[in-house]
Amino acid sequence: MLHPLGGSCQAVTRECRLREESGEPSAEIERSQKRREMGLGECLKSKVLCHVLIGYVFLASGLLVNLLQLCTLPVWWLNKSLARRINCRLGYCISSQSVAILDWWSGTECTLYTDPKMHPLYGNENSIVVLNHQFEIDFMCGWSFCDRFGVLGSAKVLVKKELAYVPVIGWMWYFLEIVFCKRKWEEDRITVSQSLQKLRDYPENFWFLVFCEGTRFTAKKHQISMEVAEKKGLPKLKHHLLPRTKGFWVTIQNLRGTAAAVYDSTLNFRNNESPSLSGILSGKKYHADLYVRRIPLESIPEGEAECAAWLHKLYQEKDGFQEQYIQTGRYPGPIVSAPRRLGPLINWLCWSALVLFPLGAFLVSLLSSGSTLTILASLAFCYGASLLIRWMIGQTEISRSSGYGNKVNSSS
Ligand SMILES: CC/C=C\C/C=C\C/C=C\C/C=C\C/C=C\C/C=C\CCC(=O)SCCNC(=O)CCNC(=O)[C@H](O)C(C)(C)COP(=O)(O)OP(=O)(O)OC[C@H]1O[C@@H](n2cnc3c(N)ncnc32)[C@H](O)[C@@H]1OP(=O)(O)O
Ligand SMILES: CCCCCCCCCCCCCCCC(=O)OC[C@@H](O)COP(=O)(O)O
Repeated sequence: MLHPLGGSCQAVTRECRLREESGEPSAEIERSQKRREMGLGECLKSKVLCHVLIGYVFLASGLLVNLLQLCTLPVWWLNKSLARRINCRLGYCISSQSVAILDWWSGTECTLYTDPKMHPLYGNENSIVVLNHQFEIDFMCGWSFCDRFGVLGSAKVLVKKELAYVPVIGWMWYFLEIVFCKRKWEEDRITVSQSLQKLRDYPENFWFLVFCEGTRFTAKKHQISMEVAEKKGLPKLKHHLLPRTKGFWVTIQNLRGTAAAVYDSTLNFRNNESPSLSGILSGKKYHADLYVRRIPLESIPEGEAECAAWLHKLYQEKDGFQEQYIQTGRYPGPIVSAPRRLGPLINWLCWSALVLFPLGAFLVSLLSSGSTLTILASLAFCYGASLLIRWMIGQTEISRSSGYGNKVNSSS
């Protein structure tokens, strides 16, 4: 008889006997103990069916929201400000689902280190956020903090053009006036400036995120960017890629007078965790720590070269904060309370009810119809949808990261 894990039953029994003789608990006993210890919730979270249903809710509700966003087009011509406000609410319906999965499904803890005197300003002014780009779920943590400060619907980012084609999120971004870049400065210098100018009369407070490293951290990209640093006579960074300065400079230039400050944000995870979206979906709990410093925009130099030098210095400081975190498990400064909010959970439950009931009804009618062709067509459709979700999750994986930053490129 074969053991479900591949070995023979005899071999397992022999292992059990040997372990019992040596006083060690058998692997079988350990496994069943673990199963008993695992609560119903955890057991449910590990089930593929749950992941499929979460994916389905995200895709079905997201496409519905994309459609509603499309319907707001006539409102743009009649009342632009109203259309923008409506789109902030619609965008919230999508992005808050990933916050619900992070904060409530996986129970990931996001802790904020910052100056308590600055805390009341967060969410009550426009700002430019500078964040390290090292983790697969850094954008989800960013969104979670946006939600905690009431700016999730209006959150903005300087994002690579490739993500514009991702269904649901990429399509939502068009209506939220997200700034896309091709990471080709000759083309970006005009388009990025134009998109930023449009945000000057945005009717809601927003945070504009710039990942100045331009791509996610890998050992190879780090080594190459440090060669560039050496050629430029800049100090080496241990935990960051050399920041690209042009996007930051153009953002500061165009949002001066609109944004009040730069929020220099440094993110890390406790116990060397390397979090992933798949882990989150399986209910794995991570522990994120974010250190935020508020820097008034007036204190940032205006000239391109001076602004670039300022950003390089900022990254040297950020590198120091990461080193301190790795050595001590803490960032400088006190922890400030910014609890997760119920909004994302309620939104997620409402959308789940809205799209799961029709799915149930459809499945019942499908099975009772008994038509093999309809059943096969539905199975093929579900397979296609699951491939699409898998591909979207793949966009977040560093192992599938772009080749950008793998070689030295020069735009000047
Ligand atoms: C209280 C709580 C506070 C905060 C909470 C935190 C966050 C919440 C905020 C908001 C959340 C909102 C949304 C989040 C949701 C989703 C986001 C998800 C992901 C999207 C992210 C991305 O897509 S990142 C990629 C796109 N973004 C960027 O690239 C931005 C940075 N890049 C730039 O600025 C670039 O300059 C550019 C894109 C504008 C142009 O790029 P290009 O390559 O054409 O030109 P460069 O100028 O960069 O290149 C030439 C110069 O660079 C030097 N060089 C060459 N090779 C390298 C190398 N390997 N490494 C480093 N540098 C290199 C070269 O020498 C040239 O130097 P110069 O001195 O001549 O400039
Ligand atoms: C809610 C759960 C349902 C599951 C589906 C969610 C799928 C979300 C996928 C949307 C992808 C959006 C964000 C990807 C963010 C990201 O990190 O992009 C990388 C870029 O910065 C840099 O790219 P690179 O140069 O490749 O490192």
